[in-house]
Amino acid sequence: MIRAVDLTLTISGHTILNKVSVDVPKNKVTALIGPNGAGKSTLLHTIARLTKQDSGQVLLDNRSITDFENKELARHMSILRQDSAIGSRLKVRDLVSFGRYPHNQGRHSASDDLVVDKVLVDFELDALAERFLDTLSGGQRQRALLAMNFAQDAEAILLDEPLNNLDLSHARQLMHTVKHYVGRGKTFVVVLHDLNYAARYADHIIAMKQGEVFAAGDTSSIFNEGLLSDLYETPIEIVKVNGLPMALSY
Ligand SMILES: Nc1ncnc2c1ncn2[C@@H]1O[C@H](COP(=O)(O)OP(=O)(O)OP(=O)(O)O)[C@@H](O)[C@H]1O
Repeated sequence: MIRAVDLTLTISGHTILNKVSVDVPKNKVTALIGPNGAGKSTLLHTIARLTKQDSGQVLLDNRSITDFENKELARHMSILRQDSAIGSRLKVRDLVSFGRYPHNQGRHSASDDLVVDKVLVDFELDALAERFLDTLSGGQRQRALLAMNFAQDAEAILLDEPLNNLDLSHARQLMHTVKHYVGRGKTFVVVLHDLNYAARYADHIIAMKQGEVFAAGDTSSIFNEGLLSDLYETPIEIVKVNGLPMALSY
């Protein structure tokens, strides 16, 4: 569904992305993994057209993303950034309603309300809908940002470290929600630092290191002790628990 071809980006003489070519399969969860500074966020931003590459291109359903008009692209692709700045004197429902903007250009209808109400329930925010964002905990605010993103109802949803600030229960719930939306036809690219969430929920993994694709493939092919130890330059042991690989590092 998403194809990046030979993306290269250099900033102040440093190569941030070096001929990165990746395929994101439709209707699957792709995890983007790799050490700090590997280029994961930059790749996600480039795919979403928030950062412009020096060379190479990004195709969405075989069409260059440069050919999409802004609102059209927002209906096809949404992104949760790590650095989302949000106005604190905004209520949760208002923030989530902003997600509908590409569909309604600010003219909110009853069908938008239905989407917003559903997403508020999905993210356990219904009881907090009238609360101002600056009264929320970090995890509640993260869930509000996720809810806005899901309310956008794009086909491809890019999430940069969505588990930030979420407790174990909400992290698990988010990944279940992601799987539920895959069942409704969505495609996800999710930056994950916790390899065990990738093992459990990703169908496909792209591993990045030093601005390059280190490895990419089915989750089972990437869950290899040698490969992951080399990727993170630290010993990683893989054990099977209930048939699923778990990565241990200590
Ligand atoms: N605007 C910028 N100017 C200079 N360097 C940048 C800029 N943006 C990113 N970089 C550098 O590019 C590299 C990749 O950054 P990026 O945020 O994409 O990595 P990441 O894999 O998402 O890391 P993390 O896991 O720490 O979030 C880093 O070395 C970073 O310092």
